[in-house]
Formats: sequence, C-alpha cells, structure tokens
Amino acid sequence: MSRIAELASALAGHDDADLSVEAVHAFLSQLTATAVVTGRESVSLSEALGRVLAEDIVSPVSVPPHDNSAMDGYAFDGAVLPDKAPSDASITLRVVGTALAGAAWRGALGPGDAVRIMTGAMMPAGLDTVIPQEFCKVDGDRVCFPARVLRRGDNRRFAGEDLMKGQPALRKGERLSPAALGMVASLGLPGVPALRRLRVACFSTGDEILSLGDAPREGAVYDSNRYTVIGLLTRLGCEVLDLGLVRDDPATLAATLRRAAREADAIVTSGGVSAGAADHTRAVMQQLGDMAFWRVAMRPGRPLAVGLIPAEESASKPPAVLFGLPGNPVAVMVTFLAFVRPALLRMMGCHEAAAAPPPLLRARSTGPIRKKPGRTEYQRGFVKAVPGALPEVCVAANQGSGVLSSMLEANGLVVLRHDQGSVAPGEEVDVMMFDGVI
Ligand SMILES: Nc1nc2c(c(=O)[nH]1)N[C@H]1C(S)=C(S)[C@@H](COP(=O)(O)OP(=O)(O)OC[C@H]3O[C@@H](n4cnc5c(N)ncnc54)[C@H](O)[C@@H]3O)O[C@H]1N2
Ligand code: MOO
Repeated sequence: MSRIAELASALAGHDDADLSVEAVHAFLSQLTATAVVTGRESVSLSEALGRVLAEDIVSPVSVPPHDNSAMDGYAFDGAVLPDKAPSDASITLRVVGTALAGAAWRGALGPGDAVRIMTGAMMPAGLDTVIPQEFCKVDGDRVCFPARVLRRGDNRRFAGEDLMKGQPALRKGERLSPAALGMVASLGLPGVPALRRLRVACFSTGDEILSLGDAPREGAVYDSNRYTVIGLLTRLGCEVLDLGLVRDDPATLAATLRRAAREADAIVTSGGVSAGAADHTRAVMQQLGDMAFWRVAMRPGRPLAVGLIPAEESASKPPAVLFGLPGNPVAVMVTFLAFVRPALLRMMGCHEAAAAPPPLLRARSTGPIRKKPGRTEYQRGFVKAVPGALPEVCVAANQGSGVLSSMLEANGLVVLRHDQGSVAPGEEVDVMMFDGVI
C-alpha cells in the first residue's frame, strides 16, 4: 500500500462521504511529521526575522547583568522605612553622590545616605530601594520624601530578572518574532543557528488563465492565484520557486511537476483538481506521484489534492509534498489558511505551539448567517471593536468563492463548525483574524 493510501485509510469516511476538516488536519500532521527540513545555517540577526531556530538558545549571560534602578530618583537602604508610620511622616536622607547608567558608583556610604540614581544605573552596593524623584524635595545635599509612598525593595530590578545565565532563552523550533530578535540581541549574540528555509514551488494551471501582459481574451481570466500564493508563502518565510502558469497539457504539466519535485520541498498548485473534463492536472499528478484527491466537507474549498511527488533523478532527496488547491481564488486562500499554512509551518521545523493557528476571536454576529450542518464554513467578515462588549462581526453579502474583493473587505473568517447550523443575529461566533496570519 502506498504511503498516502496507508495514511488515508485511517481516515473515517475517506471512501464515501466528504472528509471532515479535522480528518484532513490529522492526515496532514502525520504526513508532514516525516517531511521536516534538516539543513541548517548560521543567520545574522538582522536577517533572522521569521527564521526557525535549529537548536535551543541558552543564555550565556544574565539579563539584566546587574541589579539596577527602574526609576530616576534616589537609591537608599530600605531598612530606614518605618513599619508603621503616620500618614504625614517623611524621611530625610543625605545625598552623597550620583549613579549614572553605564558605570558602577563606588563611593563611601554611611547610614541614612542616599545616592541620586538614573534608570538602568547599577544599584550601589548595600542599597535596595529607589524613591522616584517626583516624590522628593531636595534642599542642598538633603532629599526628603513621604515615608508611606513605597516599600522596601521598590523600583529595584534584579540581575537575571529577565533571563538568568544558563537558562534556555528560546526553544528549538521557535519562529523568530521581533521580540525574539530583541531577546537574542540582549544576550549579545550576533546570529542564530537556523533551519534552512523551506523551498516551495508554485504554479497555476488552466487554459482559460492569462498571464499578466497577455491581451484579454473572451472566456479567459488573469492568473491571480499565483500572486496570492506567492504572497502567502513569502509571509510564511518560505523560499518561493515561481514556476509560472502551466497550460493544461500533459507533457508541460509533467515537466513542471518533475522540476518542482527535484528543486522544492513542497509544491502548491491551483486549479484542475475537481473532476472537470478538460483537466489533465489530476491525471498527471496521479501518474507521477502518490496522490489522494478529496472532497472536503468545507466551504469554500471542497476539492483538494494531496500527495507526494518523488524527485526521480535525485534518490537522496525526499519526495515533495504536493498541495493541489482548487482554482477559485477565495478557495485558494481558505484552503491555504486551513491546511497548507499549518502543514508548511511543521515542515519548516516549527515546534507545536509555533505551528498552531492563533486562537480564534469570539465576536457577536450583527445579522443572521445561513449555514448547513455537515460542513465547516469559512465566511468572510469584518470585525469591529465595541467598547465594553464583545466585538461585532458582519459577514460579507457575497460569499462566492470567486469573489476576491470580499476577501479584501474582510479582516477575518467566521469559522462555522461542521455540526453547527445557521446563526441568529446577536449570536456569538468564532473568527480567525487575518492579522498576523495572512
Ligand atoms: N460537478 C462539480 N463541479 C465542481 C465541483 C464539484 O464538486 N462538482 N466543485 C466546485 C468547486 S467547490 C471548485 S473550488 C471548483 C474547483 O475546480 P478546479 O480546482 O478544478 O479549478 P478550475 O476548474 O481550474 O477553476 C475553478 C475556477 O477558478 C478560476 N481560476 C482557476 N485558476 C485561476 C487562477 N490562477 N487565477 C484566477 N482564477 C483562477 C477558474 O477560472 C474557474 O472560474 O470546481 C467547482 N466545480
Ligand atoms: O470549494 Mo469551491 O471552493 O468553493 O468553489
């Protein structure tokens, strides 16, 4: 039995009813578990946004490296603070020097002495509390402040409070965010060990599709899908191999697929996966690879092809994972978000949390939403914040899977679960927000 058939046979209902979205997820997580990139390279920090860590980063230093002040003010020994003081009690201390950020202050201190201190400056030895300057009255070398505005230890930041030397700072499989880049820099590291970027080939198929620059032709439409897919892949941090628009001709399709399998880890195509009469795409995919063609119980995006295309001439290279997406432009985006994105994140080497989709937002539907139980629906909607209440979502009037303009007007997809029926106005729904995802 082929690997795809073996994995597919474990899916409930794979040979009769449409497959559930959950079953496709389960299939893809097994398929991609053995297709994770292994090559690694050293990447300078300024180039590392979105790259996936090849190993844990253990902190070589403590951050911050020393106890320091969180405020501009006066450092003193908190032992002078009374346990119980009348509300108008004040404390007066002698100021014996100034501690600036960037250098240690090493003057001599007597009991009741204070040191003028700046935010980030090292705490002078023996002092543990800082009174912010806005509470202070200064008279010559004396500083006076109310006793009840702070407690011992206030406004002091501890060495290693952010990260202790020897502690894991970032985990293998982390996809580097701006905050992670800052964290690595705070450790003094100029670069990171990263997994090599995932190479993903993409092409569009169909004789009715025009390349940009072609003259308009009756019955034909421009190739929008490839640009959408390239954008989605680029945002994910993949290296994109753009194989253009491929005519519905078996020899050209086969040559393109072979090249893609030789040069890429994954392939994303659009069009030609339903049972249309003039489509050679399915037949060629089947002939070259180990494929499954499914109908998924979802809308949009019902037809989906998944498989493995071997790199014939290069036995050492693993087969490329093929995602054959439906041709309709919104179906391309929805199937990419639902299936391809999490699968590629796993292939990129992301750990489970980094590959998981962001949590869904709860919002209240402003109007009724028609939905049939028995399939998962992803409806384009616009979410608006409501002060003091749940956000509101209004779904687009035209949910046609060829209507790309409503994808632009939307800022999220309302996710209506398999068993769910229609939604009444005011009912709560889950929304997959686009921000940070596409
Ligand atoms: N009898 C059935 N017909 C259809 C079914 C079905 O289950 N039974 N499914 C429908 C659904 S749902 C979809 S989605 C489409 C998917 O079909 P294909 O993947 O074979 O895609 P095509 O037929 O090639 O194209 C569909 C549609 O998308 C436009 N398209 C294709 N490529 C591009 C591109 N690169 N840029 C812009 N637009 C593109 C194409 O012109 C068609 O309008 O099948 C339904 N039919
Ligand atoms: O599944 Mo097809 O995506 O809608 O038109």
